[in-house]
Amino acid sequence: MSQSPDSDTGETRARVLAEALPFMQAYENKTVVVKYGGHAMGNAELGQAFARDIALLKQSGVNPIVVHGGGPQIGRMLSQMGIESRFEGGLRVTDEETVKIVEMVLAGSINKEIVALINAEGEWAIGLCGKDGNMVFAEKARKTVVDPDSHIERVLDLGYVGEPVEVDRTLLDLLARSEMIPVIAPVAPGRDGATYNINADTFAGAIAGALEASRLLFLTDVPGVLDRQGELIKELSAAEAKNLIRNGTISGGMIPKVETCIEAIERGVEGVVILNGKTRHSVLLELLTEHGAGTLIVR
Ligand SMILES: Nc1ncnc2c1ncn2[C@@H]1O[C@H](COP(=O)(O)OP(=O)(O)O)[C@@H](O)[C@H]1O
Ligand SMILES: CC(=O)N[C@@H](CCC(=O)OP(=O)(O)O)C(=O)O
Repeated sequence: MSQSPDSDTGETRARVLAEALPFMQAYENKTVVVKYGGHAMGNAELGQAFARDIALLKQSGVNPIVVHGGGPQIGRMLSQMGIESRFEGGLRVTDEETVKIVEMVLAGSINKEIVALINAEGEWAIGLCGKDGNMVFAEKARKTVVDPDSHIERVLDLGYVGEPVEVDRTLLDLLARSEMIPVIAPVAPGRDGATYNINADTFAGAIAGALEASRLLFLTDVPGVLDRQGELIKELSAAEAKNLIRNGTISGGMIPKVETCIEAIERGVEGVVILNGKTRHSVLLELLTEHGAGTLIVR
């Protein structure tokens, strides 16, 4: 006798839950930092699926922290204002006028959109940036790049691009105890009184390191780190990754992502993964199933 669609759905759900349960128990009370990249923010349905994953993690006893980007959205706003975007080593060259727009787009509109999506799933999200509760202080970034052809190293002046140098976890610990889900925009003050634009990957790494997170997930718009043939690299060591940056296989926005992964591994974060945020429920699939997705960065 054939099963009704309802009982089939019921059985499938039960099987999925049974498979997920041991993983959920393993992550109970653990901190998982999810970096939600601007390129992973697709349509409304994908945004809702992402928010549902975060809400489900919280309901399962995990402590999820969202750090978001918004590079493409900043680019669109700048271009509407007639300002051209320029990147060096994957980082936006940021003058005084640009940093104001970056703060407006990240800590203003994108941050509140994500908060609203998570709240719509019945949770209590709270939108923050590095300025709130003196959470993060930054210093002007001192970056160098090596030209892949000439191998000559050059120092970059990126303006108001910052690197997190102090992270105070007081506010985040308080929020974890109060059942709130922090959603954090990568903007932070300097002790010099300036506001700094921080690459969201770098920012997420600093938060994960300070909180001694169990997992750090990067949601982007590609399946993970790809080799020269465009094939997914499932596992990448720090040494291999550095080599791929040096020979130009890893470029643009993937550079700060991979550099952050290497630092996070070195600081003791256990599982650091780059995966496709455009796959629905990628966060749950990564955390709660046997078959992880994307590129796992290892020592
Ligand atoms: N080796 C590589 N593998 C995968 N993506 C790469 C690689 N090198 C460069 N990229 C680029 O990095 C992009 C992801 O970084 P980024 O644009 O900053 O995304 P996000 O907004 O998610 O942080 C990819 O869309 C791709 O164009
Ligand atoms: C210094 C720097 O480059 N800051 C980034 C901050 C946003 C970001 O990192 O967004 P994604 O994660 O979507 O790339 C920028 O201005 O685009």
